[in-house]
Amino acid sequence: MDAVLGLEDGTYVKGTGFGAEGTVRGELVFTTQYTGYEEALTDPSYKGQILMFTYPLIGNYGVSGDHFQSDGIKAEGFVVRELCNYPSHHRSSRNIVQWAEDEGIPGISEIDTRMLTIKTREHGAMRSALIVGSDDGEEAVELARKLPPISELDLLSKVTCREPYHIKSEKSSLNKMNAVVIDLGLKNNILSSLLDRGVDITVVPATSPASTIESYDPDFLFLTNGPGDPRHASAAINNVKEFAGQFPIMGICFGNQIIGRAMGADTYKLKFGHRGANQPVKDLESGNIYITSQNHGFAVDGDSLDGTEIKVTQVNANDQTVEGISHDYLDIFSVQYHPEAHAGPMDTESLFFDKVIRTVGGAK
Ligand SMILES: NC(=O)CC[C@H](N)C(=O)O
Repeated sequence: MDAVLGLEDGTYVKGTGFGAEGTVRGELVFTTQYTGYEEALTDPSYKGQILMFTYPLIGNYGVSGDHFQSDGIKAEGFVVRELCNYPSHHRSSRNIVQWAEDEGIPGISEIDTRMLTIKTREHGAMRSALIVGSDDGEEAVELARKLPPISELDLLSKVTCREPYHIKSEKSSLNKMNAVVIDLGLKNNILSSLLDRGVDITVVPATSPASTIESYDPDFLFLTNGPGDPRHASAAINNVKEFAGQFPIMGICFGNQIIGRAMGADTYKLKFGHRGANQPVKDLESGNIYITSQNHGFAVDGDSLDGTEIKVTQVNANDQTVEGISHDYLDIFSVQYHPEAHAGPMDTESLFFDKVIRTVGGAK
């Protein structure tokens, strides 16, 4: 099948289409992870983005569904150098092409992902359009240029839950806790990491007012990952302001950015972001470096923290951007990377989630 990917700078690349026929648009971003395509494609943080894998062969272990981070593919479309049509894994039930077809998601393969990645690094992440079923490059470029920048899109309403729901932990715990998790497009593994530690969870929609959260009488509040610009998450930002000092508040990725903004910091857009499974993070207190899984295009502005009551706890060892913050005296802390991993190294899973449990246990 014909397919073409067009970028806002006028570049277009023709390739082989797969998955659904049709047109999708989004910010073209690249991830360097070489496994974890199931987890990445189902991560709701990729809503509004077309995901390109730099690793040249994708799909070699098939699709099992065991590690989905939501109910299906959330990236608008995806871009790979080479697809594996004959996967080999005992848990695989279909190949990645069937998966894209089943979910109605367009993809393009047999294109020069290395060139596109270099372009993205030089220019910054660009708006793009992927057309499967046509090779009209000029049209793809035109469509890419008409797409508003990701910062202007309301993506949250597309990924958050509609109604609150409860999940009881099956783990017995001496110190039973219950959390309200604000669903900004949550990855399932954030829930599993809390459930595994005996936390009962109430998940609430992104726009929930403070009164809803209060009605569940939580021991702590947790803010998840999510798509787009954190400036759009005004209800969540207000909730952090409202409950700061009342009970502990923690967050991951989008949650980190929201906590930062609620505490008076600024956030800004990175040139092309951090997406991959081997991003080095330095803990400023211990000096330790952790290898982390990441997927973000925005960050907390470290220079905007003067005069606030939060400090930087961790930085990215590649570019020194903020990877973790904590409040000077309240039980509020968060990280920009993904300790719940999936996919990715497990270095920080216990460090982060055990700290959450210790902190809440101490605060109770
Ligand atoms: N994974 C996330 O939570 C991403 C947060 C935000 N949308 C960003 O791109 O920075």
